[in-house]
Amino acid sequence: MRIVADENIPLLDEFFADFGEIRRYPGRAIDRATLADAELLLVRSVTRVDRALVEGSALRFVGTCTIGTDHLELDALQQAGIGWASAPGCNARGVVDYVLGSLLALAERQGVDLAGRTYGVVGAGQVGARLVEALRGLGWRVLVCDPPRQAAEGGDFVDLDQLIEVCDVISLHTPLAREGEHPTHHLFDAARLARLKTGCWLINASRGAVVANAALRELLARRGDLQVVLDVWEGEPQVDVELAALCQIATPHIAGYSLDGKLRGTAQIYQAACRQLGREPVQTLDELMPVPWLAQMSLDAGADPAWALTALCRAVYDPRRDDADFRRTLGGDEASRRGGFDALRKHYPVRREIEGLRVAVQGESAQLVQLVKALGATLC
Ligand SMILES: NC(=O)C1=CN([C@@H]2O[C@H](COP(=O)(O)OP(=O)(O)OC[C@H]3O[C@@H](n4cnc5c(N)ncnc54)[C@H](O)[C@@H]3O)[C@@H](O)[C@H]2O)C=CC1
Ligand SMILES: O=C(O)C(=O)[C@H](O)COP(=O)(O)O
Repeated sequence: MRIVADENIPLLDEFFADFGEIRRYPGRAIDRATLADAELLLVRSVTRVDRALVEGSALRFVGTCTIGTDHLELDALQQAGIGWASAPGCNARGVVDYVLGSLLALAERQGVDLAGRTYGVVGAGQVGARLVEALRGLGWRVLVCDPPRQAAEGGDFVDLDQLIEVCDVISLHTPLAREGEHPTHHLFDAARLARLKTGCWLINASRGAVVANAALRELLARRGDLQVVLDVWEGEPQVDVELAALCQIATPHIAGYSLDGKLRGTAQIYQAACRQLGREPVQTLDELMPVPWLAQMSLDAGADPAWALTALCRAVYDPRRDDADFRRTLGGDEASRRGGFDALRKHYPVRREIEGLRVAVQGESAQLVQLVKALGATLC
């Protein structure tokens, strides 16, 4: 069997060498010619898998080692009788770590108390629900907007306009949907953006086009009170440089780039490919997941919880480094910026998730124990 794969998918040989010959390409370069007679296509988010690519091909299965599926034309796959799978939740924890790290950075710069703010989470699926759990676990006030879940489950949700009216911090975690009952393309358009509260923080680590980027740029030029964190960009790898300059934190679509998340993505697609192609899975991720460089920390029960929050989150990840690396790429011409965007992602440093960190609390402190649990670290 011929396999075509994005060269940035880790552990390809470990999981797929037994399936057949693997041909690797930059994800953006995968086209009809590179596909040739491949039966298995393994992609990440940068390969547009549309009708023109798949119709009449030999493909039997397409796996995207990502959560998002907006780069797949699912109707075309279905009509061509090609199986497909994504990797739900694979890097959700990494995105939560990114949001927490961004909140800490903004709080430090603005001199505000995170506990006193009202948080709004838009989209409460794999990422958003984990984020809500963490924020509520920290004892913070959180409103959630998720119309599809609200319709299916009822319960404790608010509508988007109410959330915008009330929240001091808004974090976006919807898929990108241009059509359907709950479209999210430009969900935050000029009109909604204009209604953001004074001093509001807006975080987008979902897909660039969930926020109208030009409208956001124009608004930020007028309203210095707003603080914005963008990990994703309309039209990436092209980035609106003026918009990036107006953001507090700007990163090249790496919110979910924990090593754990990437490896899990490959493993989930391996499992799905085995099911689709009738193969018995033989490889497991456990034996391939490296041990974290920082495995354990110990907090004294007398530690200030606000200090402990920062210490634990930053021990694992601090998005300010990604922001600094990204800004250094924004000075050149468009071609070099696009190259810089992809290069930062291709050569991303090892980053682990907070779930892999064991934390001991020495002595009695219910508050610290709760903090460790809320962050998702493992209490030991
Ligand atoms: N920046 C990054 O590195 C990453 C970005 N993502 C993006 O984040 C998105 C969300 O990821 P997951 O939580 O895993 O997806 P998910 O599918 O588990 O959850 C999405 C949630 O959004 C809700 N939703 C759909 N339309 C909505 C609307 N109009 N308003 C409010 N809520 C709506 C759904 O009901 C669902 O609960 C992905 O689709 C992907 O595009 C995911 C991982 C990493
Ligand atoms: O899983 C998703 O969805 C994401 O957004 C991934 O973090 C995207 O990573 P790449 O596919 O762009 O490497």
